Amino acid sequence: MGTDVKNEATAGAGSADAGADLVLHASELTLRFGGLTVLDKVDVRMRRGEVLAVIGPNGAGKTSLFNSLTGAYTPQDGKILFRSKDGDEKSLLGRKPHIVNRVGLARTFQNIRLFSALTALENVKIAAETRLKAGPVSIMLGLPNARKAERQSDERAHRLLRFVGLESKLNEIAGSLSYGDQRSLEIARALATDPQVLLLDEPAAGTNPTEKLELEQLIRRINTELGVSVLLIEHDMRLVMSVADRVMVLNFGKRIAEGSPSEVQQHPAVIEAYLGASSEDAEVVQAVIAEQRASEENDVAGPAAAPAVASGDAASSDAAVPDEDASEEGAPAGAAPSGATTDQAADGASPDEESGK
Ligand SMILES: Nc1ncnc2c1ncn2[C@@H]1O[C@H](COP(=O)(O)OP(=O)(O)OP(=O)(O)O)[C@@H](O)[C@H]1O
Repeated sequence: MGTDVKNEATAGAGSADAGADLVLHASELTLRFGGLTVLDKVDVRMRRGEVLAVIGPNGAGKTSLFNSLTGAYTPQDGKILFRSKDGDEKSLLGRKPHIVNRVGLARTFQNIRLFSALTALENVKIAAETRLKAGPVSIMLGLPNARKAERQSDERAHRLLRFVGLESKLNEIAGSLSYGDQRSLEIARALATDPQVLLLDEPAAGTNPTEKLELEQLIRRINTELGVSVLLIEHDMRLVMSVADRVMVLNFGKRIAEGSPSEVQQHPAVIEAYLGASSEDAEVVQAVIAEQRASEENDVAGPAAAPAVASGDAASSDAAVPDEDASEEGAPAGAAPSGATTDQAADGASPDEESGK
């Protein structure tokens, strides 16, 4: 397919128009490791209040994009602008992760990074305390403002644990929680830093079907009830298609498509990227497309619908959706940081310096 995918890809109704209220605007981000160009002039235009998903085959550059937006990586070229609710604009390029977090971005990681020996409550309180007004001296001396701040962070942590459905487990040791609960805890911890944008890196990885449904609802509630914009990397296409307002697609470090979920999943360049990758992702895309077309045909023609309109493309596949639980995610408890700092807690977790995953 030799089409000009970039023009075609960004022309859809789902692309962020120039007049939109952008909370995050990255332009022409270029990241290289030696001779390898991991991000190639990537633009991200995220509207305030939206759920924007980033999808793409393995190695497409999704996590590198997150790492670049949150300060773990410094791209060689490009701009990253964050606009706060009051219209204040800040450049994030080259800022340290804890500064980016203070500005208003929090993230979770593909490999869960909790303080696994601490309780769920302590994990969230540590992050909430990074937002305290009281300085270290007042805390050490137990001055009234420090006690007030401590009470506030405790209340905030309780509130957030209730919000993510972990109120009955707040005194449990993080490392002993189920995988899904650890993911929820990581989200609560990121939210404790009061972000305007929450970046979730494969939050559904390793979760079971029930946990996936709960996650779907949680992402919606974070977006609608807390008013937090969500940038989501996810391989689970059902989750993406169900929660995302818009989807951008990366392949080999380039943005190849952007639009509403329905625009993107029928985009030739997207189908080609996934099919070309010959990974389990291709099967997921095929299955989702086939399922959607079948349901559209049923809507139009009822149960006795005519044969599929699709010719011999991906839509005709009856490929089963693979079990994503067998992903590359490691054992959750083992991923806990040993020397994690408060700054790392402020980022929402403690990153692996090498991969940021
Ligand atoms: N610190 C690094 N040093 C060298 N190469 C890197 C580094 N981080 C990422 N890369 C390379 O950048 C490319 C994109 O990787 P990245 O992890 O961003 O992809 P991804 O889309 O998140 O993949 P996945 O879906 O498998 O998580 C890969 O070729 C990877 O090996």
